[in-house]
Amino acid sequence: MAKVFSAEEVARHTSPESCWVVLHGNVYDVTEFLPEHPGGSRIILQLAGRDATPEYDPIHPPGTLEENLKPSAKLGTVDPASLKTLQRADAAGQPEDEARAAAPPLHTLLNLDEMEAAAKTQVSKKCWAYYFSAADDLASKSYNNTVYRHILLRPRVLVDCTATSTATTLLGQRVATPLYVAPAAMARLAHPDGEAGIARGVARFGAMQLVSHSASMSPEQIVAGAAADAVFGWQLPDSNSGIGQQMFWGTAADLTWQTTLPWLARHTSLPIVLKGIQTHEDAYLAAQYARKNPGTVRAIILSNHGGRSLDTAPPAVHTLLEIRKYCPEVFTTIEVWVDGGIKRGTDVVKALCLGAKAVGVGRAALFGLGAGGWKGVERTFEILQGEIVTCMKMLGAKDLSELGPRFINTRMVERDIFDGGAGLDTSGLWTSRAKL
Ligand SMILES: Cc1cc2nc3c(=O)[nH]c(=O)nc-3n(C[C@H](O)[C@H](O)[C@H](O)COP(=O)(O)O)c2cc1C
Repeated sequence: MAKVFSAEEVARHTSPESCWVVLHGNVYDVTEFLPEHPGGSRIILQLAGRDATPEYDPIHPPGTLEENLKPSAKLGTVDPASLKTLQRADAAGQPEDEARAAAPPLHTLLNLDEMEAAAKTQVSKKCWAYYFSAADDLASKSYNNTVYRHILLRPRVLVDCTATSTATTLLGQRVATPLYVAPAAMARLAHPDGEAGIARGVARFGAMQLVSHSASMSPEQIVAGAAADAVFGWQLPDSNSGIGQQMFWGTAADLTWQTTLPWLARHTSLPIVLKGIQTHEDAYLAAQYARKNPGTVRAIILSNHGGRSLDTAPPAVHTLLEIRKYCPEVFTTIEVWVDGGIKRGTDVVKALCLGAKAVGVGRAALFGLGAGGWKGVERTFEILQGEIVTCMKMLGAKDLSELGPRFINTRMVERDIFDGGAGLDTSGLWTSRAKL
């Protein structure tokens, strides 16, 4: 039988020499794990001798701790009366959660800015800081959105758009909308519904969901309630490290076109989607790889990861325009998806007009979740999907195949990228063409 510990006993182990924590009623000795914790030992030591479940749970999928500890590190259980004592100390540390305002009814939220504002009133400060933040000065994050304001629409009139369809095919799978959920870590920080709640929220719209390698739920939990025709993508970690290491240490520096893609292609027959392409040169390399190795790389995602990676990296719109100008054959070789800064249906339609096959939302799904759990995600997609259809009808486009550059004026943005001064150095493209 498992040994039962008192609160007093657990609370004595709070040093780097002997560090215990309680998770889901079990007592663990995490002393040996302290130097290995990717977020640093301080985070664990702050929770030493206490019930760490409220801090641990929204971040880690089930089984994470067990994967990192020896079986002998599980010492036993804490007696339930003692557990209460340890938990009370935790609750006192989160005053902002107690002062939470009532959530506004979802139907009163009419756009994604209002959804974001509602989420801010519902989630913890830690969650808000993590979701809202971006790299350095947030320049890319901000430009991701404002760049769409500089693309103007060119509506045509007297076109019968009574029936409008947003259905499309992604990686050979039929989906009802080009909108998809971008992979974003730790959804349970926002709401206990987590990534499974996102799946449930987008189900009515038939949207694809890409799941982060740092998801807070297991794949089994996320797809449990999904319809048979729901489409999911699974993001691979870029190293063999644990979830925390990937989050804190970022992308592995040793990935290459020459080694990583062939390695991946040897290990899966599933379509490979490359996320984080930010120049036409790399889009071209990906397309060329796909042409030489059919059935491997099937799509690229033009993304600066919501401005969270390298600040002042370009928005997807710039890369779309570069591809159109310098290597349009990319669009017919592989699917080009985009994400970043999407707040309006018109943003989605503009990206589609520029050649994107699918358009992803990261924060919007998380903020929907924060504002109202799975129903908040559903409301978010209802708003966006409604705006897409309205925009298409007002442009005079009945389905996605009709969308194209004739519906937009990109001159303002093109001036920023292609004209004057140093301009765009295309020598890289020719170097890369020569290399392949
Ligand atoms: C809180 C948060 C966590 C994210 N985690 C990941 C991740 O684990 N993997 C990844 O490839 N991108 C991640 N992203 C980036 C998204 O996949 C996506 O590129 C970005 O959110 C799109 O911009 P948007 O938030 O303006 O829609 C994350 C974004 C946010 C906001």
